[in-house]
Amino acid sequence: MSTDTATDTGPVTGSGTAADTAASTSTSTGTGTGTGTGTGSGETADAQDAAGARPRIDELDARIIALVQERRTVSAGIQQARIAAGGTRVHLAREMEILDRYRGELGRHGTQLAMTLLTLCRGRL
Ligand SMILES: O=C(O)C(=O)C[C@]1(C(=O)O)C=C[C@@H](O)C=C1
Repeated sequence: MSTDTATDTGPVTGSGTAADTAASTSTSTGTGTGTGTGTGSGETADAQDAAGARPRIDELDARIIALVQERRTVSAGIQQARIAAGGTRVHLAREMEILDRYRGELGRHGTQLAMTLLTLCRGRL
């Protein structure tokens, strides 16, 4: 079982270079998402692409999307079976378990991710 010890310091901390900072067009509003998170497309991003990081990200995103689609299919089957048995489409206690797991592993943004996944899988409440 996951714990609630996950921190929520954001994905990137202190890895920006001087050049990155200078080129940055960051729109940060001080929400604690870290430094060096400029949204520009400067040399640092190009260097990462050349090193193969972007293809790896694209590959991971494709897998995440495929997993979300698979999750939606499995979830639909569970919901249909529950409805056919006279139950409801939504099972709130189960959703609380899922929200807790994502929050425990990923912090408060994990909760947001889980809520989005649930919306994708069972529709809006
Ligand atoms: O686990 C279930 O019982 C499901 O129906 C799946 C699922 C989900 O997508 O995670 C979908 C709807 C329910 O409200 C809870 C969870």
